[in-house]
Amino acid sequence: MSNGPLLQAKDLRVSYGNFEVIKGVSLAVQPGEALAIIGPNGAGKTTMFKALTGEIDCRAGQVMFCGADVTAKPAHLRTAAGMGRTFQVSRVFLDLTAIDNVIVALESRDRNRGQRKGPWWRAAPAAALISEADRLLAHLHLGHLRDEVAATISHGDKKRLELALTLALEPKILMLDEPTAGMAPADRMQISEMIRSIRRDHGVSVVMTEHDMDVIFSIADSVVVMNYGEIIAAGTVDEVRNSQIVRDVYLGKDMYHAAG
Ligand SMILES: Nc1ncnc2c1ncn2[C@@H]1O[C@H](COP(=O)(O)OP(=O)(O)OP(=O)(O)O)[C@@H](O)[C@H]1O
Repeated sequence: MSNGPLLQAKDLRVSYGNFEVIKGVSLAVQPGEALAIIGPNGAGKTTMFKALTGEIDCRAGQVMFCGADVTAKPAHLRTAAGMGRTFQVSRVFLDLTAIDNVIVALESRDRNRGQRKGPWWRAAPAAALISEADRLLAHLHLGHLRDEVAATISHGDKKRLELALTLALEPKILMLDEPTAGMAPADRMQISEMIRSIRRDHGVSVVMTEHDMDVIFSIADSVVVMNYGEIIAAGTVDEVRNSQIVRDVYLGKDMYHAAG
């Protein structure tokens, strides 16, 4: 891997039909850095996120990941290259137990690495894989839900389980799309702490979109602020928090005080 940024967007442009939503955005995420993309509703955060992960095509510009040009690569190949992604609405296997969800993700990781041969419907996972899945569940405080079917667990626990599935792939970067969406305040703080500890323990980079300022300011090192498809401010958390333009356009007095 090169010494440059882990993930980089260069002059990215994305349109829905004739409507240009991302208007030449450039950003860079260094190894180990946590970057938050914020902005008012409709600013283009989710679209930018999807362009980075390969879920939508760019009209112009480049996405670089680990020093390679991945602009033309579909999402699953970016995932296999180390881009782990969670969704606003969690995408766990609802019919499977928590432990089986994680085992499926670990098997997928091994298959990506060419370590798992033969059919995917093998009768039983290896004992080592089960232990690894148990460790991951424990790491995310989900051990007590090991044998619960995912459909029956709470929204917050589903989001945590999705995080476990993403971590099972041993990503170099975690792409978190509103990781606390729909969560109660106590759950939000717990997942923020979890993401901080994942960064500490695994040195993984993070890109996140998020509306909750307390969550953003507790996780991110740097922040990019978007408005109408452009970056209107970028800098460290403190720089952005103290920026007048950001306060005027986005944070608003109440949110600013809530976060600060
Ligand atoms: N599939 C689509 N087709 C057409 N226009 C779209 C589509 N998805 C989003 N848009 C428009 O693109 C613009 C940016 O949307 P986007 O969802 O990226 O914003 P956002 O900053 O993530 O907003 P939010 O905070 O509400 O999630 C908005 O004007 C939105 O209406």
